[in-house]
Amino acid sequence: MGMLVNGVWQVKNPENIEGGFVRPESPYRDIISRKTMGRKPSRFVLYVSLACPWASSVLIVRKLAGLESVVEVRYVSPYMGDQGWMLEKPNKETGAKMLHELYTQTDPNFTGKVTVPILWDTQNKCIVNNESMDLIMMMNNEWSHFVEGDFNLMPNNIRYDVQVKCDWIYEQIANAVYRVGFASKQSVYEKECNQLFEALDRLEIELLDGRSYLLGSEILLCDVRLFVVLVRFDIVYYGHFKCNQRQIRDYPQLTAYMMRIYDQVWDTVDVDAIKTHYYQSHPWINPTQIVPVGPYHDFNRE
Ligand SMILES: N[C@@H](CCC(=O)N[C@@H](CS)C(=O)NCC(=O)O)C(=O)O
Repeated sequence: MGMLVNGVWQVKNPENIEGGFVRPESPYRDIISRKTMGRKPSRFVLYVSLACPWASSVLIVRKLAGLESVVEVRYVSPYMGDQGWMLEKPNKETGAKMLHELYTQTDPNFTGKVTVPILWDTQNKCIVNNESMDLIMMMNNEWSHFVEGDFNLMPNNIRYDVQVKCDWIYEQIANAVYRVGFASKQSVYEKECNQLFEALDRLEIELLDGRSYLLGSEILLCDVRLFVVLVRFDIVYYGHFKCNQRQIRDYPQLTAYMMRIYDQVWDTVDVDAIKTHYYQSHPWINPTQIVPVGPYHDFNRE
């Protein structure tokens, strides 16, 4: 793990602020409009990690939106070592082998974390955006002219409710598992862990009324943002991040809900990549870097 400081890569463990984990803001936030996109398959490509929940939510929206033939996807390898993410294949436009080279190609003096997902401009050879929420909203709002039908994970009439739910999921669940896993003080760990399970308990109760998705009968953005956490929970967050008061399989409603979404997006879920990344890429949490054989999971439908 590390980061760029004035364009130079430095090996570092995650920042700790009184034992707690803080995720930095994403610096690249340009939006590629419908007009810039044009009608041809995109000059813009996505770089993702199949292990990363934020990147996976982008992949899922690309699939649900029917944009698979429009927006190319390139991958980083699951293992994130001292040099950060490694590109699965050298970048076609620059020959870069590491993701941080794409960041310094964009800004030779870049300071900050080198994260996936990113949207890469193959023509201008630079990063356009590295914030998953922006990438999702571009696919949902700006690039819808590529597909027929009225796909929308954030319809105007319930936009506010979806945003509130997404924010709650980010704070209480998606980022919370990292705050638990990266806690470096017992008291911080316990507090974060208790809060995380209170949030999961609350979701289980909400789903008891028989609704298919969080806000009713339609799959929405908040469902995608929750799914990517649930599908990782029992296989990595429970063991590696010590989020271990209960597993998702102990929650009947959440399990059924997760599998309902899994059936639609199963080919975006790579259990081996998820396990390899988490167990091998945080040696200060798992010094032997051994990837556990288990647990048994029900994701073998492919
Ligand atoms: N705000 C970003 C967060 C992305 C993020 O944190 N990605 C993680 C992987 S799950 C990453 O690339 N981390 C690299 C690092 O911390 O060095 C988004 O949602 O796009």
